[in-house]
Amino acid sequence: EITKEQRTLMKVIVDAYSTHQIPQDVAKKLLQEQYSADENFLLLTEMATSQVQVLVEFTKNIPGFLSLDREDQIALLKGSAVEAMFLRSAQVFSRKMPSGQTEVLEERIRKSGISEEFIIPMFNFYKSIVSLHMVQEEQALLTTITILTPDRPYVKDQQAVERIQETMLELLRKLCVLQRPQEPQYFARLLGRLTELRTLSHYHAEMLTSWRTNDHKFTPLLCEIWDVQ
Ligand SMILES: CC(C)c1onc(-c2c(Cl)cccc2Cl)c1COc1ccc(-c2ccc3nc(C(=O)O)ccc3c2)cc1
Repeated sequence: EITKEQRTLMKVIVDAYSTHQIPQDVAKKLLQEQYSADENFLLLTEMATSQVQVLVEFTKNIPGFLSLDREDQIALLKGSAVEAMFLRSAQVFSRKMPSGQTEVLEERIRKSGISEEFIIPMFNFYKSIVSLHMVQEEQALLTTITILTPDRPYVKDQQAVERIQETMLELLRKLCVLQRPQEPQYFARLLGRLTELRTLSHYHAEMLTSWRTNDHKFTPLLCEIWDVQ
């Protein structure tokens, strides 16, 4: 059912996904520092900055990505960063970290100046991702499909992006059928999460505005990827 080249493609993507992770010394900071709204915001800013760097490295390993127009590569990264980080941070909640990083991350997100109206959908999303019990191949492919969304703002050659995304969608569809023969709707449920991610991405733009209104500073990398300041 899965062809040889699909198996190779799968291996490249999963290897890149598991190789490019937030460095443990950065992740461990979640456990060490104090708990104030400002401290939490600073830590989350550090996590996000590190995650963006990891995301850029991962994306460069997606077969076909580097052959896209350079400006389109940037447009895809900027357009998908928040969604990819929701998926990545959701894994922390799925993994139930032995060191209690899960509870700590949740606590810091809840107390970092994000208003309740965004916290509710955000943690509903996290719960919905955890309940899927995705395997690493599915997580890696879903992140890849999110990054390769053709209709991001400023993407010029959408066809070129669509072609690569279609390859990844076909591979994920086959994987879901093989992985969960008793759950024919599973592939559709995974894609449904991408729709939820778009909504969260819109909420996120408002989160940024409210943080900035309260004079919160971001790092140069986040300012660049989110077009703030
Ligand atoms: C700039 C900050 C305040 C911000 O703005 N919006 C979000 C934001 C929020 Cl608050 C939610 C979702 C998406 C975004 Cl961008 C954030 C914080 O973003 C995060 C990004 C990644 C992680 C993250 C990812 C992977 C991790 N892996 C481990 C590990 O041990 O493997 C440990 C910690 C991790 C933390 C945490 C927060």
